[in-house]
Amino acid sequence: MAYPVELCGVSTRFGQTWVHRRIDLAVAAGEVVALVGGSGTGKTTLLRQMVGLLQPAEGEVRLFGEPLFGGSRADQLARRRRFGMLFQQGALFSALNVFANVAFPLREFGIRDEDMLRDLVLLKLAMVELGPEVALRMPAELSGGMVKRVALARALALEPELLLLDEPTAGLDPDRSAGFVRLIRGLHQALGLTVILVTHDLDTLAALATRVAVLSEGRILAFGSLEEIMRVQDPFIERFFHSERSQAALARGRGLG
Ligand SMILES: Nc1ncnc2c1ncn2[C@@H]1O[C@H](COP(=O)(O)OP(=O)(O)OP(=O)(O)O)[C@@H](O)[C@H]1O
Repeated sequence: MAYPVELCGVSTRFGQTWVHRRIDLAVAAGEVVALVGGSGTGKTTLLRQMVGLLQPAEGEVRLFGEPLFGGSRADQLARRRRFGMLFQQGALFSALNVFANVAFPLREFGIRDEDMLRDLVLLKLAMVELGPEVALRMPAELSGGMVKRVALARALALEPELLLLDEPTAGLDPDRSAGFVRLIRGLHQALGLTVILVTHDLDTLAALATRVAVLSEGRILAFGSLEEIMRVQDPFIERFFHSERSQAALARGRGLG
């Protein structure tokens, strides 16, 4: 079966700086892959490339076995429906209420029937455990946790097979963060999603990730289960996974998992 996401020799350059050097990575269907790495190693950039917001300088991104930019416009549109992305801070349209935010991709893909739109939007909100009373609120009136949930509902609007999450629990307090992790895990299981997430949060990583990819110095330093990654000798891995705080977070995260 084709990989939902495959990076083949992806290199990225901003000006004179190479952020990635010939990265290869294949994510199998149903996995939850956590991308970790020091600040500025290009994790967000890699997610943006996976959804076509940015083109690599070299190499190719393949989604579901096809080049991301390959095929006709209709092929590209069909591919676009198969993934959803949750951006850092949610990136809701601030001038649109919750309903219109979640309805946006549905309208974009041609659903015009208002009754159907209403049913679909309320269903998506229910999937992220938000009631219909939230639908008419503006993004500025929502808590941080609610913004993330609405953004997740919008990312799920087109029933994607692949979900990309950029720092899904950043900025949430521990309770809300644990609740959001449980929600993502439930959706992953119920919908059979493939998930790629960028996170600095070890509780989140330990609770969700089936495999971890470590980015360092422009390359994938290691890709494997958490146990495998933790056996790799490397200064970043040492700091990130083996400090006392990290060990406590990993234990908590496994408890959630
Ligand atoms: N559009 C852009 N133009 C120029 N430089 C960019 C652009 N986007 C990202 N960069 C640079 O590329 C590098 C990687 O950025 P990116 O945001 O992907 O890193 P990250 O690993 O997600 O970082 P963090 O963990 O701090 O969020 C950084 O040095 C950043 O300044």
